[in-house]
Amino acid sequence: MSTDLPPGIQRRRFDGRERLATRGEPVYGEPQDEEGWRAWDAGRSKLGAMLELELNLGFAGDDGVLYLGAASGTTVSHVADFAGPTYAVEFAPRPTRDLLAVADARPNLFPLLKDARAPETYAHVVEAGLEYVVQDVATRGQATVALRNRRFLAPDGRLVAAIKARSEDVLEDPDDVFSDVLDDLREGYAITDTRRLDRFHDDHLAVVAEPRADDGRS
Ligand SMILES: C[S@@+](CC[C@H](N)C(=O)[O-])C[C@H]1O[C@@H](n2cnc3c(N)ncnc32)[C@H](O)[C@@H]1O
Repeated sequence: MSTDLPPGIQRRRFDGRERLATRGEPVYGEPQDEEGWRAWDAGRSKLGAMLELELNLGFAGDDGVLYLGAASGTTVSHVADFAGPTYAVEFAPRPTRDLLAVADARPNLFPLLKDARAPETYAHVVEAGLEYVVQDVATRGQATVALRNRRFLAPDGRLVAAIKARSEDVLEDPDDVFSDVLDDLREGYAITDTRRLDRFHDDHLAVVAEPRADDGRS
């Protein structure tokens, strides 16, 4: 098993089993060890699944992150445990209420009740030049969301997206959906890695990409 995990993420033993963990206040009933590390459930987190599958995401430990589709904070709470300033965008009011409670214990986590398709509505709050945009929005037009939020990335920043096939088209073959989404993403990104997440999340594709240096920002 590789131990090549980013700073702030470790493999720890919980109930006799090695699991990914970050250090922080528990959020969703996950077990915590005596040193304050809490298990990160890859079955409930696409980013957790990417780390379990050993994708090289390159987190440095103090990165600025824009997280799109934060829901009630399951995954973004782990991100805020190991990253620097973490902006969490979610457009549904109910999960955002839970997200606010998650942010109470994390001074570097900034919840934003906003629509990720309209980045101009939060551009005055979110700093530019971030190291990461992490995206997990279950909505049609996932490539468009990623392209519109590219403006927040540093030139050497990265997009880490979990693409859900069924959010684009419930009937189409997921491989065809992914191929179309990747084609759209190439308008503004160079794709550096992809991986199916089916072991943990059916019909999801992980995409790692870098913003292209052209002037195609929207
Ligand atoms: C699969 S859930 C996210 C789960 C979360 N990333 C986690 O792992 O803890 C997808 C979320 O995206 C949100 N969402 C969908 N479209 C959105 C949009 N246009 N702007 C902001 N949030 C959106 C949904 O409300 C939902 O909470």
